[in-house]
Amino acid sequence: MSIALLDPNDPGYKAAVRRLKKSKKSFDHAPSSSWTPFRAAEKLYMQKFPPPDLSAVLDLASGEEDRALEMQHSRWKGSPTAFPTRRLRHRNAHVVDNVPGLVLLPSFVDHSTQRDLVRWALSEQARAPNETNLDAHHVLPASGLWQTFLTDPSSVIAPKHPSDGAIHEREGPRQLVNNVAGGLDTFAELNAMPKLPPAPSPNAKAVAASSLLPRLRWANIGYSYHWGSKSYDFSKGNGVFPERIAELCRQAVASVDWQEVWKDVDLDGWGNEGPDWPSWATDYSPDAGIVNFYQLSDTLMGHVDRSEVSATSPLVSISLGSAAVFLIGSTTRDTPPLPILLRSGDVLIMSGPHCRRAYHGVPRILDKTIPPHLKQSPESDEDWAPYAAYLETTRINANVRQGMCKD
Ligand SMILES: O=C(O)CCC(=O)C(=O)O
Ligand SMILES: [Fe+2]
Repeated sequence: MSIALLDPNDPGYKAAVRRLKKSKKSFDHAPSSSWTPFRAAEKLYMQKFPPPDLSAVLDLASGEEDRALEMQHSRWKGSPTAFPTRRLRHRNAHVVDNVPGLVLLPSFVDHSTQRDLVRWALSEQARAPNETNLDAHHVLPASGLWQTFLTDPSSVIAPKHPSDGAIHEREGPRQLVNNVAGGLDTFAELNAMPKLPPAPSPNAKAVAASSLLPRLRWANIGYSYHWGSKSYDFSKGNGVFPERIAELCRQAVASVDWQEVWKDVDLDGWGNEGPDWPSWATDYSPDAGIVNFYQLSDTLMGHVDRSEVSATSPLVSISLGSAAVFLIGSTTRDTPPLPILLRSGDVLIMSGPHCRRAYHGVPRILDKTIPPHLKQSPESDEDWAPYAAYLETTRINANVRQGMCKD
């Protein structure tokens, strides 16, 4: 979006309003009474024009002196005081009393680690043996799509043949929320569910690596997640969970004073043995996750992540590249969600029985929010240019969970 389209006094903005009014399409911006509060918030932040007002969006970075340069490069800003947060005593960690178990660690990942993680996500995770969304319809090269793109962006990637001899799932829309939540009591049932590979599309075409790259949406890490049944396929083993990301997530969890997070919170749902947070600092052990890749027009609709057997242990979410508006509500869509601006390097932890079962989603990726340390500059490594170009239109999110029980 150009600067003009963010400034109501700019002639470009006024011209866009006139075009909108003249347009034959019926634009209905009035909220529908059938929308849940969660849906209404999604619609608000998805709206391209007029651009949404982000003053109600929590943006902790906009209150931090050492992120001033980053903020100068960001076209979008929220407010550091959009809604009340409580800062923990010992570090730059913030909790929100309305969503117990949610912890924000702004700029937890330093600049050079952010660059390393971007390289790691593209070169090492979005490729075999990890599954990606593209594997359903295309035969990805063994060296991975990113490496192929770097070597020759016009290199042709073949479609998968629908009659490849394998038995597939029926084609059809995917549902975001499964009927059977993960847990010790449902483990056997979920394990027994057939987990067929998705059906290759008969319309998939041979396509250049450069055209396929923007269609990369996710890569699975650790335990294999079966999207069709919304459950883990434990029969495939736990893959090799990347130690480097596991270590970063362990550090994030261990850095939080959980006593301070939970001291005044009275919640049911911890399980028979009561709250397990006193041991997270030492025994949190991630083994499953998804690396999400979002282009500017992509969204992730409101959902609950409830496939993991452990319903309370921390989910660690690391944001890289373009910023996003993240919404988090409660265990129903009827609670108006809180909007949070997540920038590159921010870590968000969802933990405990309430927050781990709270609806959340990403209605908006924000353009022109790449911080200077991720841009190509005379100081950056000479091979950084393709990463910098990719990030201009992309947000990467590593969403790391403990899929199995600790025992
Ligand atoms: O991209 C994000 O911040 C959230 C991703 C998410 O909720 C998920 O992968 O389940
Ligand atoms: Fe999620």
